[in-house]
Amino acid sequence: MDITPIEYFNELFIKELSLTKVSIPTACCLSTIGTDGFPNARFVSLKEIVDGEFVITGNMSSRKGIEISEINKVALTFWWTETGQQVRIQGNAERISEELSDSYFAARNRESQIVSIVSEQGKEISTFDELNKKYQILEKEYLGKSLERPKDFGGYAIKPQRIEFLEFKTTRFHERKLYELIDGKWKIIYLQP
Ligand SMILES: Cc1cc2nc3c(=O)[nH]c(=O)nc-3n(C[C@H](O)[C@H](O)[C@H](O)COP(=O)(O)O)c2cc1C
Repeated sequence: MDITPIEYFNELFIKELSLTKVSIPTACCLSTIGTDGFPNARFVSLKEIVDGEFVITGNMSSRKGIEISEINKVALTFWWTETGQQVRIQGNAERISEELSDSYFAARNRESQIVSIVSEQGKEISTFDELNKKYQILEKEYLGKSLERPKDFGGYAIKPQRIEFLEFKTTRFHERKLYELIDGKWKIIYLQP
């Protein structure tokens, strides 16, 4: 039986993770369609793949959240240096459940939890010190107590529609395999470099 692109992704990702020394090997570029029509891209961290969907988490009220609530077509792009693979995913993003958001928040370290609470991601501040003070106050107030997930913290599950793998070759004869979901089945075609 043919391997699915999700299985292929997992195979390559596991290999990359076993070889790489980069500090955040789960980093990938999330592109959204801006409300002004400009594409908008930023790095996020891939949390896991659940039932063939790519899960990312973060603040849902910042720019990416606003953009996805308007148009939920997104792209995720990876570059893995050790295996020499570029992976491009296009798909539709849907909010994950409140329960799942709770568990991803609970899995964050305490410092990251506090930052998620005190920071209104993307809003203007006059000095960074202002935020540090808010952090310290909350840290003291909640010493020894568990922290509740702020309502803005959540995640998206990205259901892939197309996944392209490019195996980088120094000769520039890159090998490109494009999988596309058509009528519920993955079709594969090969592309010139
Ligand atoms: C390596 C790396 C990983 C990141 N991971 C995340 C993440 O998992 N979730 C997130 O919301 N932001 C993450 N960020 C911050 C985002 O790039 C971005 O600044 C933030 O999400 C605000 O984007 P927005 O204003 O478009 O919503 C990460 C940044 C870097 C450099």
